[in-house]
Amino acid sequence: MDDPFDPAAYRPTAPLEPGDSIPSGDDLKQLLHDLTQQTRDLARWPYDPETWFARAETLVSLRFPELALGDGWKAERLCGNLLARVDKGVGKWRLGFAKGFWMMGSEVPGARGHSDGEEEDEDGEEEEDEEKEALCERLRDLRDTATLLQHTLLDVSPEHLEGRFVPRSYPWMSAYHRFRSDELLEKVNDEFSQHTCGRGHSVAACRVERNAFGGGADVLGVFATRDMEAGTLLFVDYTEVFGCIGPGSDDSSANLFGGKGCADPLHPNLESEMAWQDLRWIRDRCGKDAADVIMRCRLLIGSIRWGCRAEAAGEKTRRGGHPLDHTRIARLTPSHRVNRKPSLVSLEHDVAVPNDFLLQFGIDVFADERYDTWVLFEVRERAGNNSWGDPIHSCLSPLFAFFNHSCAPNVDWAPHKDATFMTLEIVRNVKAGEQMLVMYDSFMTDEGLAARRKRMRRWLNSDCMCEKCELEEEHERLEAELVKMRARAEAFQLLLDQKKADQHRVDSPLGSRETSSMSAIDEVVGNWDTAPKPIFPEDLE
Ligand SMILES: C[S@@+](CC[C@H](N)C(=O)[O-])C[C@H]1O[C@@H](n2cnc3c(N)ncnc32)[C@H](O)[C@@H]1O
Repeated sequence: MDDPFDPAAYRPTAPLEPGDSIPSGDDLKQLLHDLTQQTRDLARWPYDPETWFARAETLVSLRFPELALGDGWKAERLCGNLLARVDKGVGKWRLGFAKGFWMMGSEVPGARGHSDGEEEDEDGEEEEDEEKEALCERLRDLRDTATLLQHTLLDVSPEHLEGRFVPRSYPWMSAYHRFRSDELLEKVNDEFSQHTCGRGHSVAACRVERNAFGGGADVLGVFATRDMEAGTLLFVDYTEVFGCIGPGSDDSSANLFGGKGCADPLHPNLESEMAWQDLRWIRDRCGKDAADVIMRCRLLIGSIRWGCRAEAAGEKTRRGGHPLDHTRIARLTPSHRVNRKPSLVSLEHDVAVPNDFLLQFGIDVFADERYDTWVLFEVRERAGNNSWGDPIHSCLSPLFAFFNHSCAPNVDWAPHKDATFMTLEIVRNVKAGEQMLVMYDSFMTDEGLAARRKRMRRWLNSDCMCEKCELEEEHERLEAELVKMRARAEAFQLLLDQKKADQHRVDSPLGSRETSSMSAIDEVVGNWDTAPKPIFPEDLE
């Protein structure tokens, strides 16, 4: 957001209501300029609630409601933090110095206009109290305005703090974060080798390749590297990231099934997690929606640890350790389909909880732009498009995420009962080079094409492009053509009969007129060359 981008790439995420307008021309240029400038200011003064609020307003005008929520939340939180510090009796100067404070610039040590060594006059204390009160008043006003701004964006369900947005690829996201590199694919294929070599084989049974379904370089899929027979166990994929709605931190029942949501005793925490990494508070706050939120947070734990290691190794670049570069996140593709229906955005689940989680794990959400709100939403889309689960669990498996869907799959996947791993097995003989496909949703095996495609739209960017759907689509197109041709043939027959009858009348001594049916027949016959030819059922077999 701190680098200007081409206005042509601008796509707002607010759903368009009748009468809404989208900024364009000079207005758009000015808003984009403000966005860039405010983002740069935030990099310098990350604890200035006024700048967070100003950027939230710019994002509202640019129609990015989910991002405005994030900045509004930060402005509100900073005001709250600052007020708490004043209440605790922290002097205004220390407050200003510690927080890069913004309101009394000339008085803040190190700020523009401040002259060191200035003596306070005798009435200094009284003046200080007045200024402190004025400062608190201003903070309270800003906090209330920031709260109000967030609430105006939560129009779908104000009582649940939910609004709407249409997830899209953000225009400021670098090309590097948009496409999966060859280097990443190589790493993934190494993982496939480790998992799928099997007995008697030195090479992987399958690998990730580009151009799946002929869909372009960044449409990936898994392809067989050798012929395999039905019944072969392809590999076991371990759930590396999961969330579940098990009991909360105090066995609270704020989840499904009376607080016994998850049967697995491991799930309250990962075995590898330490006490301070306890995420059960998320279950308390998110209830039945906790599985997704915890899963996303756990995905971020990986990138935080990796970022810390990179920093420890001396890689202190400004954007080093970016979560979108982490291999578990970089490999996932989001779902940004055209004409996508709006999704719900929840202030609590998508903004407040993820930011509180990041703070718990030592990320300064105000100063660390790698974890800006747009990154959290990008991670949400990637995780959502690649996760699997049930009403209790939400899971991400690192290799399963590359398998595309087919309504007639050649691979079956079976999750283990506690969702910690899944097995993938070949269900019909496959040839080397064939794409390996699983069925994402098994509840619709007996449905027709239209019903299947409608249901699959929640997972796919386009209509399902599996072979079964493509064949059925072609079959339906030909059948429709056949119906049209039959109707035309019937009309032709009718006119022919009529022409014969008319001819009979012309030939008879009583009739001598040219009838209108004759010219109609000529028209049909005249168009015959260009009209589609009838196809008969046997042609379709
Ligand atoms: C779990 S990912 C599968 C791997 C993905 N193709 C990739 O490039 O990373 C799911 C995404 O793959 C694409 N996809 C999977 N199966 C598909 C199908 N049958 N038809 C069209 N797109 C499909 C959709 O874009 C979907 O959102």
